[in-house]
This record gives sequence, structure tokens and C-alpha cells, in this order.
Amino acid sequence: MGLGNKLRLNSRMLHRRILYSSARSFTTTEGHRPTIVHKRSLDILHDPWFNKGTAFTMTERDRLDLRGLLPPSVMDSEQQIQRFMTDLKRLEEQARDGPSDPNALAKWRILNRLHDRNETMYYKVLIANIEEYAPIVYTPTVGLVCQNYSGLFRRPRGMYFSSEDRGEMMSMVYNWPAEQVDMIVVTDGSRILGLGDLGIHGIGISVGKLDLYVAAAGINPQRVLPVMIDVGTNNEKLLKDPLYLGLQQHRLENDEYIEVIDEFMEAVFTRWPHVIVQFEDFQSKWAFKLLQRYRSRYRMFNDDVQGTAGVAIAGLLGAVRAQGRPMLDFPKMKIVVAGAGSAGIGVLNTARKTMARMLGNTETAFESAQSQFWVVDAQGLITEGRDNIDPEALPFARKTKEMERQGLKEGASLVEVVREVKPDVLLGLSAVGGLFSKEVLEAMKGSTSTRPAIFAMSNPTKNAECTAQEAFSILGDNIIFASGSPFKNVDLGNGHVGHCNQGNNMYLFPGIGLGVLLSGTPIVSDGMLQAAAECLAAYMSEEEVLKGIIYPPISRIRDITKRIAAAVIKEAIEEDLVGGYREMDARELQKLNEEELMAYVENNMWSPEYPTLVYKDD
Ligand SMILES: NC(=O)C1=CN([C@@H]2O[C@H](COP(=O)(O)OP(=O)(O)OC[C@H]3O[C@@H](n4cnc5c(N)ncnc54)[C@H](O)[C@@H]3O)[C@@H](O)[C@H]2O)C=CC1
Ligand SMILES: CC(=O)C(=O)O
Ligand SMILES: [Mg+2]
Repeated sequence: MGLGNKLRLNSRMLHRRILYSSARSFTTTEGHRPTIVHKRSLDILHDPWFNKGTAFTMTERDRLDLRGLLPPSVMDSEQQIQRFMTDLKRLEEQARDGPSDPNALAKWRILNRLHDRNETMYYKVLIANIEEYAPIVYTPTVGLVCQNYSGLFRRPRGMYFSSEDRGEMMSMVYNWPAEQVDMIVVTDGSRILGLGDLGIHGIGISVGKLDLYVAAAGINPQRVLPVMIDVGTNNEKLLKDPLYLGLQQHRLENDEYIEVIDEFMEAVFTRWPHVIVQFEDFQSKWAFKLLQRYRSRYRMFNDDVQGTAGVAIAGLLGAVRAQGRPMLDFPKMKIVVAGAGSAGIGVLNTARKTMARMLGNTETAFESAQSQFWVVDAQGLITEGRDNIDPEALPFARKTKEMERQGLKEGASLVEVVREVKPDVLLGLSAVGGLFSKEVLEAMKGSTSTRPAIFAMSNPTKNAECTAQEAFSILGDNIIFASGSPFKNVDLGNGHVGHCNQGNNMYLFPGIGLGVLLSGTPIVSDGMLQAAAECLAAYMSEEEVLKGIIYPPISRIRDITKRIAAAVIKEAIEEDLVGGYREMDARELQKLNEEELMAYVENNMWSPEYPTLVYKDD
């Protein structure tokens, strides 16, 4: 086509567009005649001409299949602009105020915009630069994102089920455009990282975790679904904020709460019977109950309770090996745990089980294992002398008499416990930044271990029990250090470097999810979680652990995830729970040898490559 023709065509198109847009503005300013649209659901939200975002009224949301695709609160356009402007003005403050990378939030915005525009390119960038960008799309920056979510919210991602949707969930789940969903990460926003109740803003954590599912486990991004269940919030600041996007009511409690979660589970498993649901960042009081309620009925697991436990066990076994001792010496380790919530108790239960198994799995083995732990929570050392002890913590409450002999009593402080116990390991899952104070770390100098270990596992960075710099500068380089959010290695001078490990459940949950998906198991068993943890523990070479490197660098996350998935499938085969996946039926799967199994996993991992597209009329 000649240049003249092209220009004429372009000017005709422009003319048509002007006509069309003036027709639109005429109808909208008139206010009575509706604008006819030929699209619904996400298509309308992604169309800048028709999208109103949070301003869609509830009747419009129902008419246009939008229910659940937006946060439940309806805003008028004034409020929308106010929210946008507040956020825009805050950018400068955040740039000074953010986590260790002052530009973290700006980087998140740029990545998020790319995510909205072009998923293939987004995941290509993320996978190729995972070390640099995991701290942006995941902890610590995702914490900051959740804290500012109402301001950052542009385009919805995922689904919102709220207590206002009771009775509607079974139908609204069909508003999600994907025919198949493999992985859901759901939160109720009640305990986001160590940041507490963030209400609807918690959806950011579901999005961040699923980013890792795609990047690390190769789950197809068209088959993931981030979910926020909005049952209200007890965060007073959000309850008073006129720009908050969630329900402005206190959290539902008791049966009312369970009924909402039940309805959600029934709805998603009815539409996608093979989906896997990862529960994320539910406050402890619900985390355990919901896990018990659903784990034998649905393909689900709780990442904070079960994923964290596996990662901690792998790290603890690494810490034993780092002393030049065999893993079987694990039951001799004295471990002080600060924090008895969903994560702390999850770790304690699994660590006790692992020790007991190593000791022969008898009743005495269990008792002996139990005596290796001292648990300190917000009220201090937990002993049997405590009133109203949390039933989950009860098995770890120390005997009063025994503690007296050790010079400790109910409620003893962390520093007192560390001084008296002289533990091999000090592990924090307390969400209290700086809990491992100078005094506590000084007390760790008395550890009877040849190489004490400090696990400051709380997230995000500002909630870490101590920084790497603090641990190494007080205790020297002969320690093992791991933290939930990443720290840079510490230069200790004289060529000595303190190695920082990232002890985060991101090393396990993607592999667990992928293994469960590809095995077709109907449940996630303890054996599968154990197999995943053992696989992670065995991943590091002797040479690496002796250097204090107990977790792989995140650049190897796709490889470790593949191996963990294979270990989970193997365990599913052993437990006779495989159901197969797509054209691989259960019998075929059972016949695969080690190498074939690994190839099967690898071949089913999605990679970000552009497919060839062909247009076909309906
Ligand atoms: N690194 C990782 O992979 C993971 C880290 N976490 C982190 O663990 C932290 C806790 O999570 P949850 O157990 O679900 O929270 P939670 O709120 O249920 O539990 C916190 C526990 O810490 C205790 N605590 C509070 N103040 C304390 C103090 N001064 N001294 C000792 N204990 C104290 C509380 O009594 C409670 O037992 C969060 O920061 C979260 O980000 C959670 C899951 C995975
Ligand atoms: C890592 C994680 O799951 C948490 O901090 O809650
Ligand atoms: Mg979590």
C-alpha cells in the first residue's frame, strides 16, 4: 500500500474514532441512554474505554458478570481520584521510606504494569532475574505493597469473595474467565507476613506467591487464581479509612466465618475439581482449624504451617551437617523457638516428629524429642504452669519442676532462656523485629554448639528478629544464619564473609504444588511434605553446608522445585495416591523410573515463550 493510501486510511480510522468517541460522550453526558457494550467480565475491566474499576455498582457488576472480580467496596469517581492522588503523592515518601532498596516500590509498579500488559514478557524478566526481582514481587516489598494496596490498586488481579457474597459463590466462581485453574492461593488477610491484619490488601500476598508458582514451578499463568476472602477486618485504621477497598466491618467469627470459607471451598472445587488450594497468611486461630477441616476432603495445604515447617527442617538438618556431624545427630540439638503461632507450632510439630523418627518412633522417642525444645511466646517461656494454655502449644509446654532445676520458670524471658539452655539453635517466628537483641545474641555466645545457628525467619525485613549484620558482628563468622527475607552477605573483614541464607517457604511450596498437580493425588499427605523437606535438605552438597550455605541460592529455585515435585510424586506413588495428570494416567506414572519422572516434571513446566496466534471466528 502506498504512503498516500495509508495516510488516507489512517485519517478515516481517526475520523471514525472521533465520531465514535463523541457518540459515547453524548450518550454518557445525557446520562439516560445506556452505552451498549459487547463484552463482559474481565474483557470489560481490561478495556480502558468502558472500565470504571471500583465504581461499577453492584447491579452493574451482576449484569456484566463482574461480581467477585473487583474488591467489594463501590467507590464514586471522586473517591477513585482521591485514592489515585494520595498514592501518587506518597511515591516520594515511599522512595525514602521503603525497604533496603529505596526504589523497591517503584520497581514493583513497573513490573506490575508489565504483568498487566504482557504476561509472557513479565515472567521472562522475572525468571531471568529472579534473584533481583523476587524481593520485589515477594518478601520484603510485597509487604509494603499490601500495606498500601488501596492506593496501588489499578487493575484487579484475582477474585474477591466477601461475606456479602454468601449464597452467590457457587455462581460467581464462573465469572473467572479461565476454564481450568490448577492453583489457587487464598488469604483472608488476617496475618499478612508479620504485618498483622491488612484486610483486603492481603490479596497482594496471594499474587506474590502465585508469581513464584509460575516462575519457580512453571505453573501456567493462565491457570492460577489469587483469591481474597473478605470477611471484614479488625484493623481499626482500615475500618476508619474512607478509601479502604474492603468491607468496613469487623471480622466474622465462629460459625459465620467457617460458613463463608466452606462456601468458597465448595464453589471452587465444584467448578475446578482438580484445583489445589494453598491457604496463606490466615491468623493462627483459623490456620490450624481450617487445615484439619479440609485436608482430608480437598487438595489443599497451609503454607505457613506446613511449608514453613519443611523449610525449617531442611535448614535445621543443614545446621547439623554444617557442624561436620551426621543428620542423625539432629535429635541431640537444643532448640529455642521464639513464636508459637501457625509458623512456630508448625515447625515444632514437624521437628519433633523428625527427631522421634530418627530415634525409632517409639513413645520414649517422642518424649525425648519433645525435651529438645524450649518455646517462648509473647508471655515468655511456655510451661505447664501457664493458665489457659493454647492447645496447639500444650505439647511443648515444659514441666515446671524440670524448669526449676534448670533455673527457669513460667514466663521466663527469651534472654533468660537462652542463657540457661545454651541452645544450638535460636529460631524466631515471632513477627517481632529486633527480638534477638544485642543481649540475646550475646547470650548465644554461651551456646554449647560448635557452630550455633540463628534463624531470624519473620517477614518482611523490618520484622526479622535480627539482621545478618547484628548476628555476625556479635557472634562472629562461625555461625549459621538464615532469615525469612533476604539479607546481603556480611563482609567481616580479613577476607571473611558471613553467608546469609534465605530460610523461606518459597523453597518448598512451589514444588509441593507442582508435585501434587502432576501426581493427581486427591490430598496432600504428611508423607509428601516430609519427602519435599528431605529433598530440600539433601540438595545442598557437603562442601556447601560446611561453608554455612544451607539453602540454595534463589537463582536455582526452578531446579530445586523440579526435584521437590518429583519427590512428592514418588511419595504419592508409594502411598498409592496417584491419580495421573492429563494424558499420563496413574498406571503409566507408576512405571516411570527416576530419570523419566524428572523429564515428566520438566516437560510439564510452563516456560515463557510466545505462542503463534491464529484468529478464528466463533
Ligand atoms: N520464613 C518463612 O518462610 C515464614 C515466616 N513466617 C513469619 O513468621 C511470623 C509469625 O507468623 P505466625 O506464626 O503465623 O504468626 P502469629 O501471630 O500466629 O504468631 C506469632 C507468635 O509470636 C509470639 N510472640 C509475640 N511477641 C513475642 C515476643 N516478644 N517474644 C516471643 N514470642 C513472641 C506470639 O505470642 C505468637 O505465638 C511472621 O512474621 C511471618 O512472616 C511465617 C511463615 C513462613
Ligand atoms: C513467607 C511467608 O509465608 C510468611 O512470612 O507468611
Ligand atoms: Mg505466609
